[in-house]
Amino acid sequence: MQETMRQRIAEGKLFTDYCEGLPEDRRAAKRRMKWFNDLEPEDKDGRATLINAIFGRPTNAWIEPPFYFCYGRNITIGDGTYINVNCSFIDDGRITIGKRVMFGPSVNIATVSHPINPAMREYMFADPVTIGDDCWIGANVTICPGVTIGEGTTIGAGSVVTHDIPAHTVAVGVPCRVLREINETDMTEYRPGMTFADDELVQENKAV
Ligand SMILES: CC(=O)SCCNC(=O)CCNC(=O)[C@H](O)C(C)(C)COP(=O)(O)OP(=O)(O)OC[C@H]1O[C@@H](n2cnc3c(N)ncnc32)[C@H](O)[C@@H]1OP(=O)(O)O
Repeated sequence: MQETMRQRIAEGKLFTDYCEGLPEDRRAAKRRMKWFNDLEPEDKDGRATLINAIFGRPTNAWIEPPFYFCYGRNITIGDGTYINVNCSFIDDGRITIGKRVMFGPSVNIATVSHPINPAMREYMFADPVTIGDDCWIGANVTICPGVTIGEGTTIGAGSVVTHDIPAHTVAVGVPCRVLREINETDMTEYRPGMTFADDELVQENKAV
């Protein structure tokens, strides 16, 4: 075989993951994951150092432990993103997350599939997942391989996202479908009759 396993993963071809340093990479990632998940809540410096080490680049995101991943180095997270507790990112394929994305608790992102054919189940193939800037991913969402979610979109709690979801929409359900586009009322009200403009907290923060 001429290609390396890492090339095959990137090209969406069948792969196995017990060769070419992949097990060693996963073991090192598990070590960083354990350190991160065992950090004392007060240890802000340790948290920042480990987040950069997990993703292999400077990353300005807030991640609540426990947080689970396979490699970490295949995940890119934009500035200001927040990841709530118990999220699990299966990153054999690439996961690209934009800026200011909010994740509710227990979100699963899976980039890996196994063949439906049971005799071939030991093999895997991967498709990247991309989440645009300013998305909100509700609690207990599962995002399947190959999905792109456009910027600004909200995915409702408990959804299973099997297809791409366009930008600036609210999408919900199993399978996840667009419920509606984000509209002018969303820009001015957070619930019927309750506006941002009239809210004391928003006013106070604006004044600062
Ligand atoms: C960092 C953190 O995020 S921590 C907080 C975590 N919080 C969450 O996960 C909450 C996520 N919020 C939701 O899922 C909300 O239901 C939202 C944002 C999708 C609601 O969006 P809205 O556009 O206001 O929808 P609305 O409440 O008007 O409901 C419209 C329809 O969609 C349905 N619906 C709303 N949410 C969902 C959902 N998650 N799954 C399936 N159907 C849903 C409603 O039941 C309703 O259908 P009906 O008219 O037949 O009853």
